[in-house]
Amino acid sequence: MSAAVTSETRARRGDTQAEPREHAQTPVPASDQQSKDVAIRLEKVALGYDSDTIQQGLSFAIRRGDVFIIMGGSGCGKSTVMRALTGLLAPRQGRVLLQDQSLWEVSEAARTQILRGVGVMYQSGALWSSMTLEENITLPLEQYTRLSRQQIGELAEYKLALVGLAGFGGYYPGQISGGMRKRVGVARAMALDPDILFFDEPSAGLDPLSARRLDDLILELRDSLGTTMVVITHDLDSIFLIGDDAVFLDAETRTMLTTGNPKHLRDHSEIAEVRAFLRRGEA
Ligand SMILES: Nc1ncnc2c1ncn2[C@@H]1O[C@H](COP(=O)(O)OP(=O)(O)OP(=O)(O)O)[C@@H](O)[C@H]1O
Repeated sequence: MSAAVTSETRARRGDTQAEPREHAQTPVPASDQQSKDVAIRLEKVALGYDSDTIQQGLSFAIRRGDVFIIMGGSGCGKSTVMRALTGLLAPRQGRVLLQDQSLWEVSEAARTQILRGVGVMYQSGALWSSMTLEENITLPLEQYTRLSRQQIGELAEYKLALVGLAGFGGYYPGQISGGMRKRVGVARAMALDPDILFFDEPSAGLDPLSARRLDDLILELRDSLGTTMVVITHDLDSIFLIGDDAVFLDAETRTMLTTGNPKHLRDHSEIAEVRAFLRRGEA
């Protein structure tokens, strides 16, 4: 290979100026911080725990209304990135902008306010087993809004209907299937009408049909509500079905290797690791 610095080599060494991209569509401009099209932007972000740097040189943007996939092999730092984007882990370097506001350069009160616009669905669904499905959804509404009990009840019913579970409000988590529990997790994450929804391995532990239904739900919600969806997943079927855009994180170099539409990366990436990942090992 020639000594010419390609976007890939820049990406490998964490040169964030390069904004490595293999988009099939118009990339989001790196410097346009006011862009109305951008929901989340990372600028030269480094993340770690104690003396360990897990990822560095992360610079990418997530378009408003996209389903954006965070992908890469086990232990590369996907959940760590999600923690930084959801207010749980401050970066060691760089900036995280949510809706043009720098999450980690504002007061805690301002950060809490910004994070009100964010919903998170955790792997397990993280429901309270001793509460009905309706109570699980009304909890954040009671905590964070001044709505009346009746309004809250109606909203909870509406959210359950949105995820295809109208009429199930009185059930307990133990009485429904794993797939349904995940849908309730989505309804709860959406309780406060977030602009951005995060999903940590949404299809983990689900049979293929339930996983497909959850994917369809993610797309339906994106299309009907315009919510920006950020999804961590290993599931290739899901990545190709729902992903508008993606970032590929590498555990070895501890940085992003590329960004772009997953199908486009599968078919056209110049990076062997990315092709191998997206083609189940066939580079
Ligand atoms: N709280 C923590 N303290 C110290 N190290 C941590 C912590 N959480 C994660 N790590 C380490 O950070 C690295 C990245 O972990 P992370 O969970 O972000 O990766 P991941 O890509 O989401 O993994 P997986 O695909 O296996 O879920 C791992 O080496 C992990 O051991």
